[in-house]
Amino acid sequence: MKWINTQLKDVMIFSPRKFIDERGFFMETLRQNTFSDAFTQNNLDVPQLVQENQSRSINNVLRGLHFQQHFPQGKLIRVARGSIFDVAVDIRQGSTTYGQWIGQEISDENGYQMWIPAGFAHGFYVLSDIADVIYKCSQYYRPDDDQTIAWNDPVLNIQWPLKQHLAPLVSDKDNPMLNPKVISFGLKQ
Ligand SMILES: Cc1cn([C@H]2C[C@H](O)[C@@H](COP(=O)(O)OP(=O)(O)O[C@H]3O[C@@H](C)C(=O)[C@@H](O)[C@H]3O)O2)c(=O)[nH]c1=O
Repeated sequence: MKWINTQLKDVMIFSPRKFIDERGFFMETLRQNTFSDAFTQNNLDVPQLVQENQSRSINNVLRGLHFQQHFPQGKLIRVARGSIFDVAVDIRQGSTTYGQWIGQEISDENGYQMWIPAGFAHGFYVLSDIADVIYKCSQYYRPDDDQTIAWNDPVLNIQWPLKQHLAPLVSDKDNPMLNPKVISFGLKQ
């Protein structure tokens, strides 16, 4: 399992080694020692992962951008089936990369895992017909603390690789036109 830092402070990408043979493939998807090394070498506390989630989405689905305000969750994202454009947005006041975003294609082919640090907003857009996304979190889900920033916020200006002429499929909760609680990042500053 290798890992690299990205241009966004504290966001890392883990890359497991894939062993392919006539049966299929094998890979380790979590090794505590490598995972811990990535954090200690960056002078960060090693997070404890307390919850694992899986979602299945169809093509053109966009989930996000989500964060928990008082109990922020770090998230280790991977894709067991299909392909997504995964986005992390640094919304940590005072961070040197505050207001910046990073997008990374993560798929069952490349096996990448993206570490979304606590304090970031997270979302993804589904590129394949089906995407099974599995992610471990460093805090429990708290529905009362869960918030959404508009996926199409003009200040963030995230370059989602959307299909031409197609609006993405978003939940009513994430839809800025339907849910007045969806936050505008520009106003949040
Ligand atoms: C996230 C979550 C949802 N749920 C429930 C609440 C709701 O009834 C149903 C669907 O929830 P949502 O619509 O919020 O699911 P979803 O839009 O997939 O939410 C997820 O989006 C991605 C981008 C993230 O970063 C995740 O942390 C999470 O916020 O599942 C849980 O029970 N536990 C959880 O941890």
